[in-house]
Amino acid sequence: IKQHLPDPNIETSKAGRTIGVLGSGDFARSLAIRLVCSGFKVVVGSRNPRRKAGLFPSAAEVTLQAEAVKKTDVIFVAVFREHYSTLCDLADVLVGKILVDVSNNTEINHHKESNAEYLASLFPACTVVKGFNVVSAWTLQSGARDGNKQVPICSNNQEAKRTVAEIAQVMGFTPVDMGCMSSASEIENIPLRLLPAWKIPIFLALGLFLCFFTYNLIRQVIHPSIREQKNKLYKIPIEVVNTTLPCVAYVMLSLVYLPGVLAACSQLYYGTKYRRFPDWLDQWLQHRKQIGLLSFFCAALHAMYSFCLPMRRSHRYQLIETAVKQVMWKMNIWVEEEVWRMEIYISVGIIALGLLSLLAITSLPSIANSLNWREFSFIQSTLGFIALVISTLHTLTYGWSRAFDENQYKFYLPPTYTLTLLVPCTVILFLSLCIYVHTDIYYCRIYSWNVNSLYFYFLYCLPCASANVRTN
Ligand SMILES: Cc1cc2nc3c(=O)[nH]c(=O)nc-3n(C[C@H](O)[C@H](O)[C@H](O)COP(=O)(O)OP(=O)(O)OC[C@H]3O[C@@H](n4cnc5c(N)ncnc54)[C@H](O)[C@@H]3O)c2cc1C
Ligand SMILES: NC(=O)C1=CN([C@@H]2O[C@H](COP(=O)(O)OP(=O)(O)OC[C@H]3O[C@@H](n4cnc5c(N)ncnc54)[C@H](OP(=O)(O)O)[C@@H]3O)[C@@H](O)[C@H]2O)C=CC1
Ligand code: HEM
Ligand SMILES: [Cu+2]
Ligand SMILES: [Fe+3]
Repeated sequence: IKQHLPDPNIETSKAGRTIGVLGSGDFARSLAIRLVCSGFKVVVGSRNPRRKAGLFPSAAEVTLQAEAVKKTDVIFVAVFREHYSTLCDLADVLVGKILVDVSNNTEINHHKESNAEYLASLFPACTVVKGFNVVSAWTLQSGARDGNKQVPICSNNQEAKRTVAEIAQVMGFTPVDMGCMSSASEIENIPLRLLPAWKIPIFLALGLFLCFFTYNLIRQVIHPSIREQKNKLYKIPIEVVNTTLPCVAYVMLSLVYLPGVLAACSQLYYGTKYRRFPDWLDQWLQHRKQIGLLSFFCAALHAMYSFCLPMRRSHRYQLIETAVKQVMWKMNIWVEEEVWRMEIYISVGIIALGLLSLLAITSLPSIANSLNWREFSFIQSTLGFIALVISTLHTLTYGWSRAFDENQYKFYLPPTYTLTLLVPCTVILFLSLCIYVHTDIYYCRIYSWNVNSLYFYFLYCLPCASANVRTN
């Protein structure tokens, strides 16, 4: 067990107080361990103290429920909602105490009232505080990590809420005040939501993957089997996937920068920044981080698949085949143009992936927090846009002149990369226009003040306009 050092800003007298825990299950045990490590005295109330005592650290006292409750003012109720009513015998000894409801449900809005409100209705002489349900027994034992340090807390009693918040802080968590008891059901729903911000981006990625996969399957596997009676099924696991993944990565990357363009257009069209964006655009703007990270994930997979292309047995056969051709028919297989094309597009691809890695790294909370506003937006906005441009160069040099080659059209279907270029090129074109018009931010500001016309301001200063959107 990692020794947790209490925050030096908090008086040690708070850390020295006695805390009660009702229940002896997983959560109660982890809670007791963490409280002991944080310098609290702990009394555990169990229906079977003698049998359960061995499971707790020796510093914690394990006794009967009523005995435990008498010794303390703050009691964590680590019991399931279904068993709250069995605690009613303790009502007399619980008068005036703070009860912390840590419970979770199995479904969103399973009961009419939240567990905490139910507990409060059973014990009207107690003050109930909702909290700690978002941390798992495991987190309690192993120490809070960056992402899950926050503990939302709510109660109708300010004093009780402050007491519990202080305990949370000493334990190494960051309490978040969620207001009064009516927020309890919201807090209880938090652990039940699985990756809320990721749902739409993940479906988007899967949808794009499916579309491109089908398209590539038709071009690379079904076409040769129908037209030339050749079995190319072996291409599915690597070649088809490695044509699909980069397309998903590339299109998703452009979808990160497209909503900014649409937002700017909407402001131009309505001639004002004091107008809400439509809901879908708002949602889209808020999901850019997840879309970007998924794009990076696909691009990284694409790079790994690409590194492994020469590793395959099928590739070795092709090498031998061309070698034999070279010997038998004295064919020269060195094509200068092809050589240069590949050297360039791989090099450019690596640079694009490098830039995307930088974006991905800066989206880690600890790194984002160490950057100031300007630095973060330079990396996310400017370098991200450059990554999009370089990815486009990678795709264009990979494609080279093959978009104009008749043999590349299988069943009249153009090569996949030509389709993917559509959205990114539109975004790049528009953003380049913005950058061209907006050469100097200070020039822009002064200019628009002099002209003093909203229309001019929006026409000549898109980035300023969107910067205003950001701050508003
Ligand atoms: C791997 C990866 C990780 C990401 N991580 C995060 C993250 O952690 N957090 C996050 O919020 N987003 C993240 N994103 C998403 C994305 O990088 C940001 O949302 C980014 O700020 C979007 O930039 P933007 O310029 O389109 O939007 P905004 O900065 O909102 O600007 C919108 C509009 O302003 C104008 N504009 C802005 N800057 C310029 C400029 N320099 N020159 C000219 N015009 C400009 C353009 O008209 C643009 O359309 C990530 C993306 C990727 C690929
Ligand atoms: N496990 C986790 O990771 C998390 C749990 N929680 C919440 O913590 C609470 C406890 O969870 P957990 O510790 O996992 O559950 P367990 O089943 O492991 O423990 C429940 C404990 O409740 C006590 N209890 C009191 N009265 C009764 C009764 N009438 N019938 C049965 N048991 C009773 C028992 O202790 P004894 O026999 O000593 O009286 C038992 O050990 C739940 O409300 C849960 O939602 C919240 C967040 C995370
Ligand atoms: C280390 C980095 C990278 C390497 C080594 C690499 C390598 C390759 C290779 C070898 C191909 C050809 C695949 C084939 O023969 O079927 C390719 C195609 C492609 N790459 Fe990359 N790449 C990298 C990064 C990226 C990034 C960051 C993107 C964009 C986000 C990207 C987008 C594409 C696209 C769109 C294609 C065309 C796919 C098609 O239509 O066939 N690549 N890349
Ligand atoms: Cu400007
Ligand atoms: Fe301006």
